[in-house]
Amino acid sequence: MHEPDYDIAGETAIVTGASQGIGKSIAETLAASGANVAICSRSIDRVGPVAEDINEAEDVPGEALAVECNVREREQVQSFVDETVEAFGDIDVLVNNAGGEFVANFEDISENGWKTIVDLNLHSTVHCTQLAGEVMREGDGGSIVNLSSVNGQHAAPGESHYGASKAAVIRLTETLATEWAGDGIRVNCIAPGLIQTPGVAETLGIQSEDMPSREKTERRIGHAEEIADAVQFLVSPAASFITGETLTAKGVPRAGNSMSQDLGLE
Ligand SMILES: CCC/C=C/C(=O)SCCNC(=O)CCNC(=O)[C@H](O)C(C)(C)COP(=O)([O-])OP(=O)([O-])OC[C@H]1O[C@@H](n2cnc3c(N)ncnc32)[C@H](O)[C@@H]1OP(=O)([O-])[O-]
Ligand SMILES: NC(=O)C1=CN([C@@H]2O[C@H](COP(=O)(O)OP(=O)(O)OC[C@H]3O[C@@H](n4cnc5c(N)ncnc54)[C@H](OP(=O)(O)O)[C@@H]3O)[C@@H](O)[C@H]2O)C=CC1
Repeated sequence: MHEPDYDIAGETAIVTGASQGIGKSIAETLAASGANVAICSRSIDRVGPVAEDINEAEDVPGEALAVECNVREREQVQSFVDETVEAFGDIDVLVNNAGGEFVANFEDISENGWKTIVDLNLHSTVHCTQLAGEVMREGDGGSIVNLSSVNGQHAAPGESHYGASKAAVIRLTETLATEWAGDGIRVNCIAPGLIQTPGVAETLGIQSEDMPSREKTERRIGHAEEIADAVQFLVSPAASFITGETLTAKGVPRAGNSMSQDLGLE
């Protein structure tokens, strides 16, 4: 009888932006599945404890390496990739999770503000994918997952910079899936709806006290673990015939997809 294969034990996964929120949950999930995880954030004081917790957990088979790396800086990404290969020997999985935004109308976004968000969401993904991808292409291939957003799929006020950068991530995903298929690399994307994280608490002032449980189907806000579980599936052999796709994870469907609707802003 066929059994689905979700096994990623012994693989090496890079997860960017893993000091909190969705990235932290992805790192913990992949390590619990047996992958060795190389994780980064802009501060070793913030990402270091995440690796320590993974390494100290007796029921987590994967090892963790924490590196201070600002993914907007290509040289720092190169060092992160080099340290990962030195520690774990190869790279099989790359999760481009680091990203963020501020909410502002288009006319209020300065040139530097626009560049900041495009750098953070798009150019960081380019740096990590080119530099880690080189290792994957020279090795046995692998799997890449990019974090886009429903705001990259549908328009929402105050999200021109973020939406443009996250839409570009989707098209980059689709293009690379065609270019790197011959190298044995699958490239997919996840477009989350509103997910409760420290970043969302900071940006939108939404706190986690009243989070509905995962069992509650009819809801408009998700848990970071629900995105991590989707990543685990996409990087596993069970998803071997899935590439160039964007998996939307946004709770119950309804007309329109934008987070600003969920927040009652339109
Ligand atoms: C619907 C929500 C969905 C949520 C999705 C998520 O991803 S949430 C989860 C993700 N988590 C998060 O998003 C975390 C929360 N966000 C942050 O930490 C930061 O805003 C950042 C990471 C986006 C940029 O940080 P940084 O230190 O690199 O940048 P900096 O401070 O040096 O500013 C650079 C330029 O941007 C300008 N500018 C900045 N804010 C505003 C504004 N409100 N208005 C206008 N402009 C603004 C600023 O003036 C400056 O331009 P200037 O003056 O030189 O011409
Ligand atoms: N939460 C949501 O509702 C949604 C989130 N997303 C996307 O999911 C991803 C994660 O979001 P979320 O968990 O909410 O974000 P958070 O703001 O909670 O966490 C962001 C993480 O990225 C790290 N980070 C930020 N900038 C950099 C950088 N330049 N270099 C390295 N690391 C960096 C932060 O660490 P540190 O501060 O220590 O550097 C932190 O660990 C983002 O790409 C976001 O756009 C998409 C749709 C919805």
